[in-house]
Amino acid sequence: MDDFYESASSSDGPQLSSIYRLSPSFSAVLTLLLAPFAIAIATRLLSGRPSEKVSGRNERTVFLLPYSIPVIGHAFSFLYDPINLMIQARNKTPHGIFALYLGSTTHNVISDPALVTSVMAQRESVVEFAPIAWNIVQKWFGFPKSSKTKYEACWREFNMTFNHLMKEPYLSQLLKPTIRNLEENIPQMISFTDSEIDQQPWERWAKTSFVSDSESELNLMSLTRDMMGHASVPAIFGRALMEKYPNILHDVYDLDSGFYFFLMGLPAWTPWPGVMTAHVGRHQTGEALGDLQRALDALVDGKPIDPSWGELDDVSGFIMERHAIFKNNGFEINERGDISILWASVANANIFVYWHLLFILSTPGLVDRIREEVAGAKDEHEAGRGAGPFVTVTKPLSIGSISESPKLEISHEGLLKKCPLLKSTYLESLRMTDQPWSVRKVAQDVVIKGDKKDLSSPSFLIHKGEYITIPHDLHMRDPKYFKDPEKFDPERFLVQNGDGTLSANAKTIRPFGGGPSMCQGRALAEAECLALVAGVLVFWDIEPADKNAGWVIPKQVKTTAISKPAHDTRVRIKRRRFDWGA
Ligand code: HEM
Repeated sequence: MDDFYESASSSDGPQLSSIYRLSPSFSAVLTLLLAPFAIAIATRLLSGRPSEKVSGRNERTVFLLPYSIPVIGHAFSFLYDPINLMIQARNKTPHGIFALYLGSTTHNVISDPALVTSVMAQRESVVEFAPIAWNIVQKWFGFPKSSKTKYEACWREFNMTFNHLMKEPYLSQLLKPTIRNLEENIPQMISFTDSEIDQQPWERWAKTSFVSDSESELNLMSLTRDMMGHASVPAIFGRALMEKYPNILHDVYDLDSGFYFFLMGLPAWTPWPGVMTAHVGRHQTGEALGDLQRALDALVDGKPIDPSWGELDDVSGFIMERHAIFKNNGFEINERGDISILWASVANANIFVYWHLLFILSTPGLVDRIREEVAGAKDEHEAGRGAGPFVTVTKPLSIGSISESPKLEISHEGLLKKCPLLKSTYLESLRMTDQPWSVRKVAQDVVIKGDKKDLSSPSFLIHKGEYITIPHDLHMRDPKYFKDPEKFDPERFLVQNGDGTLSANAKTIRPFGGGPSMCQGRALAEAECLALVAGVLVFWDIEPADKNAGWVIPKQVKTTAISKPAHDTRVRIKRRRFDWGA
């Protein structure tokens, strides 16, 4: 007789028993597979922290966005796409402040302008910037770690030298040669030749091709980036530096591209694209500037100088003052950190002029409106009161059929003070392309105050040991403050004054950061960028090379401040026809 149980076990026995035998390991595997999900779910449920009133006080705690991976927190999502993560977090709280947990450190991210103002007003002893700055600068520019004490001892003196960039009469001493270089170079921007030997250095980098004796085709970003550098670097460091080291601008661009590699401490031999190039760029820039420092040592000691340096009498007071601090305080040549100054003077302004021009060129009718504005008042009575023109082109001297280039004159004061539309497009281009971040370490518990005029705007308590991160672009692209933030609106920053006149007002944007670390070159940057953009627009006609495609605005690639375009813009450039028919 068949035993029901027996027969069942004998026929199905082998499979069932093997499953039974496997089951402990099977359940272990299952546990191993499910555990990460269980941990992730539990972490997600437990990690988030709402913003709550601190008991017995008026302030609130900061909302912490929940995360799924213990210890690591938001680090992966942050590295992958920081802006997307921050936009999501910002949209989950009404206050414009939230916290992210990035590999064991809490970063309080702020986009609300009133809270940002409150952070920027804190003392260095409460929210520290200097240790972070040293850490970044040391890794990035490769200063010897042992130089820290010397830099700390001279920190104040170095900061004082920034007066040359910000205050009169020093600022004009730097601006004068910069504008003069632009006045010289803009009329000679295009040489209308295919022969590389006869082309200007900026044309060669811009891959210029000859179209006719009045038209060339080339890459706009490469062109304008180098044009700016050829105006500002000789004005700051003297002409001889770029004559002796003609590739120095591109060495700095390579160094700039390696920012994240240097922060991660990747050595030159790392098998990753761009790492070696960045190291070579940094090395060559350092060699060139070291050479300049040695020449300046000889100059001030009255010793013979390599004749290829010339007289060195056009090196700016800014660089001479920094040189004196280096020399008098025993900084070795490899410790003298003017690589940071050279980088700061070209990295952002040079790319920015490309974006500014591109936005103007691609907005129908705007080039004409700007040309009209910089031409100033037409009637003599108004002109007598200093109402322009702010950019003039005058007839060249000609002998027979040979003539000089037309003469260009630029009044940067006029562009700054009397051209609100140009200035508004400048601010709007900064808003659209600038992505600077300010980071502070909280040294003592601190209260960050909301908008004093808005009683519903709360204040927040931030704890010692945490970080405050201010990605200024989060605010500059926030639809709550800027309607259609992805759209270039030339008039966004125009305001009407009481007397009916227009002016441009930066409102709540902070394209140059804020507080003690704020860009010290902002006044210089504004004047030189407006001068280049206005000068080029008045002197040249620029069209997209591919007329069918029209103007294409490239995607932005994040850098330390002004983003880079994902690709260059090919354009056709012609000299404009002026009244005398040239
Ligand atoms: C459009 C052009 C420029 C932009 C958008 C820009 C932006 C910035 C930003 C965002 C910072 C850091 C601010 C922070 O950490 O809060 C900075 C620092 C700095 N910038 Fe600029 N910058 C520009 C042009 C220039 C120029 C032409 C110079 C001239 C030398 C310059 C000199 C400096 C210096 C010296 C610092 C360091 C300040 C310090 O650490 O004390 N910048 N810039």
